[in-house]
Amino acid sequence: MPNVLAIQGLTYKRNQKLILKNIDLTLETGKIVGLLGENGAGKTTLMRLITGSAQGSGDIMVSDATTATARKAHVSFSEQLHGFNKNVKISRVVDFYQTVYSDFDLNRYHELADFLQLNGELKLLALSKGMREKLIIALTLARQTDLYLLDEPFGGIDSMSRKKIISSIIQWKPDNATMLISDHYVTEIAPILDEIVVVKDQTIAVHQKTDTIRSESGMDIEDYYESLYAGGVDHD
Ligand SMILES: Nc1ncnc2c1ncn2[C@@H]1O[C@H](COP(=O)(O)OP(=O)(O)OP(=O)(O)O)[C@@H](O)[C@H]1O
Repeated sequence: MPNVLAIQGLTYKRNQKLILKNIDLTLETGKIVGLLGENGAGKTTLMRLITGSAQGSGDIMVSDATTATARKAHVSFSEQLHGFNKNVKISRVVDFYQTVYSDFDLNRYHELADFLQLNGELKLLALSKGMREKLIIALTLARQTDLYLLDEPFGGIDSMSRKKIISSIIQWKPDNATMLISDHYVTEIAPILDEIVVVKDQTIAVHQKTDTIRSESGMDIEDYYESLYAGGVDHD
């Protein structure tokens, strides 16, 4: 299997504080990969480094693109829409995406929007947290690209919709694309994951196939994940 992502020797500091160190990570094409780690572990930072929104030292290659500018064409990242005026309608945001991203597929967006029950006439300020997250998912997946980065996409979405979305992710992902999803609801997302990557102690502590974890440890993914932290916290 060819690689869609290859990271070598990536280190990132912010205000002299070491956030990530010596990250080596390769992801094959066609996989769904869970990015796990505690609050503040560096998951969002790692995604921002991959897209080129943050600059570290080391090498990052997405498909055959190495520079930050070239990588952007191959990565669809779940942007938080902070740059948009709150008075704009969803339909205007969609127009913007269509203008900026040549790989944005409008039909696909409308299919996703129907599935997620998004009304294009609503203004951003009228969206609940969950509706806003659904919009971000639709915009991110409507691009036809090699690598999708979904950063905690389901946090505010009600559990019924969340289950529906998670089970549909496989059908929305182009066959040759890879999707990296960070999420704290490990049990819910585990059934669709081919692999997990755990960020711990500023680096990648685990990168393993979920089937291998289940067969070798005899644990489900959430128990295995929690076992990585067992004994690491002092309880009074
Ligand atoms: N704007 C910022 N200014 C300074 N430090 C920051 C900023 N954003 C993040 N950090 C620091 O970078 C580190 C990694 O944060 P990051 O947001 O990548 O973690 P995360 O794993 O995505 O966490 P969460 O699960 O809470 O979203 C943390 O130590 C955090 O304090």
